[in-house]
Amino acid sequence: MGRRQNNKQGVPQDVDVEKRTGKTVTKRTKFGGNRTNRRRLQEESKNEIPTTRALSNIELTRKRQANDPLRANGAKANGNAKKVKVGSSATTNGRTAPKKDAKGPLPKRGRNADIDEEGEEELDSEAEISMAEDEQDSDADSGEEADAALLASDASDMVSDTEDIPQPAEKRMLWDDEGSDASASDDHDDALLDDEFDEALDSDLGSDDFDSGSDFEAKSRRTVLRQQRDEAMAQAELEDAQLQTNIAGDTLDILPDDDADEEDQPTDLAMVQMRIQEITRVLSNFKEMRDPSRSRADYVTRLQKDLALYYDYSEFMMQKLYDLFTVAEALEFFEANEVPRPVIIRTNTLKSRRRDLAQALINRGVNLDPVGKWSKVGLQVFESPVPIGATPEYLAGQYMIQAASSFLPVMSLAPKENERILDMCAAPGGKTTYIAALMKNTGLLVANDANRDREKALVANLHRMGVKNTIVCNHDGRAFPKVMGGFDRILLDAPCSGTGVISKDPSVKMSKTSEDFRVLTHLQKELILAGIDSIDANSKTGGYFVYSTCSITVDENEDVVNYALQKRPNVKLIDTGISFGREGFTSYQGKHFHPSLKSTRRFYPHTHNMDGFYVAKFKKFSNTVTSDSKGPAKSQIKSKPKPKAVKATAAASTD
Ligand SMILES: C[S@@+](CC[C@H](N)C(=O)[O-])C[C@H]1O[C@@H](n2cnc3c(N)ncnc32)[C@H](O)[C@@H]1O
Repeated sequence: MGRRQNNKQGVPQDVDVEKRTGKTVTKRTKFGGNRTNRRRLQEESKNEIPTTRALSNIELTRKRQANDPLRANGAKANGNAKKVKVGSSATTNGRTAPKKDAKGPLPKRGRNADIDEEGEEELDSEAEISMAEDEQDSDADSGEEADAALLASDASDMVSDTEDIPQPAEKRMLWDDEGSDASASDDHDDALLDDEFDEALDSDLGSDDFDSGSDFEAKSRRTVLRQQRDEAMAQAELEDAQLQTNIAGDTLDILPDDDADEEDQPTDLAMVQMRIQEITRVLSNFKEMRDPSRSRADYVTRLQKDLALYYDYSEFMMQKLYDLFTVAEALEFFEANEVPRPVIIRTNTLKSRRRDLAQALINRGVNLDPVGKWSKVGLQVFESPVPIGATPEYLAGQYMIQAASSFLPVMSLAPKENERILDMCAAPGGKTTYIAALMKNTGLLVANDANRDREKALVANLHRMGVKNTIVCNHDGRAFPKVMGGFDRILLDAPCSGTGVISKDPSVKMSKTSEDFRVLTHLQKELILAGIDSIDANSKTGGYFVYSTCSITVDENEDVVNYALQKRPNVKLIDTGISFGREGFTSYQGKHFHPSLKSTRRFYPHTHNMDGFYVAKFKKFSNTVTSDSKGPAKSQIKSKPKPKAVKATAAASTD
């Protein structure tokens, strides 16, 4: 883990929002995406100083205090580490970030609610966010010193547990005023300090001597003493700055007391956000920054709870996903799930060429680009004056609106003309139609799905895209190879929890339980064995099986694939043929998988800017299972039986 995928392959990237705006714009805002708690926080506090800034305020204040000779000396003298109580009610400072009833669950939002009811609102709020960000930018542009003065003054409010942080209008006024006041005040302080020092010296040396200016020795001593004072102060400042930089010296009280009731915990999301940042910082340098009385587990547990609250995940789902990543990467992942993925269309090469399609759409005012070097048929749509799902080209079947990740298992399957191919879980047909296109409408493609309703969309897509080599059937995939077998290639795009597509379906965050995962993984294991058993190892052109999910959990991916390797020693994993993506896990949480799991591929929203996805490719080298741990050697396939209960065209689903 931990290896970052470089992005040279041209995997979908964020859109330049400066240049491209409009209806289907997919833009990345720092706080864009679905209306989670995080989003509400951003919207509701958009006129306030961002909490990230508030966090920097604390640090700026520390620095300022370290550079303030009086404070620095004082801090050194009594040796008190400054205690920053993050998340305490005292630090909320009257901010109006949204409050949540500690007992009450956060409102759940289903996929449809998000998409249908809030679609329009999304654009508005993104515009607002954009404005808020502009505001921040212009703040930043106004000069570092003034900014620092403002931040320092804010921060001293926070750290010294003041009651109120001014609202933005006041704050800007304060900024303007304080920009000059701050330096004037500093000069004034320095003058006072010099006066006090001179008075002290006068009493030592005798003011008459100095006033008369006749005693050069006294004058010289005064200069030397003044230099010594300045050096001592500089040294004190330096030491104090070092002390302040080493946060281990501070006790950041970011964890609640062990026995504190959950109800006592802060429910202010701005504070939760701040605590997330603080804990992340501590975990990034645990040895130095930890509170010695707290374990790493204490911090991680608190962080997971806060992330769950902030991003609207159940604690179960939060832990399941958090565990896949380093701390920093987990934050990137959860943030990426709040942002829509780019809109991608796949050229249907049965009806068009990418260049021609692109030109036709450009003529309609569509702003698009090739998706990247890794695909010859994908186009990324940045904006469109017409709904991209209703253009004449779309209705004529020249393209499919399809997530970039959905290309991958089909590319890995690498269908050939005149083969027999099975798509075990095909509806609504995004991958089936791609397979048919790569087969150039030759051979036989069997598109199966257990859900008859979903097959209506599959059939409609086959018609629209001009697919003619496909028969549709409606079996439980586990019935294969009894239904039919002997395929050259099979794709099992398995039913899954959807943890890779949270940006599309945020209900996953809250709805999935451990029982769901138990049932799903059981089904996936049965399907994968059925799929492998339906392949003809003696295929002249194929003998390949691809397993994919739009989930990133290990139990739905590596664990299932490893199970298949154990149960079916007549297959082995081979390279997926996809030039990017992260290697599959070979061990995870104490479980050890076959080393070849390394050749499987993981894709993440935060790394590849596509839905989270998993792809594994098998080669079957024998039709006989020789060492199934469960039983004696037996043949697993029926050789090329006649298709049963299927229609010879894509016109309708069967069974
Ligand atoms: C991830 S979706 C497939 C998406 C499809 N490959 C595509 O690209 O459009 C999983 C599909 O599996 C189907 N399914 C669930 N259980 C099944 C089973 N036991 N046998 C066959 N299909 C099943 C679901 O109806 C669903 O359509």
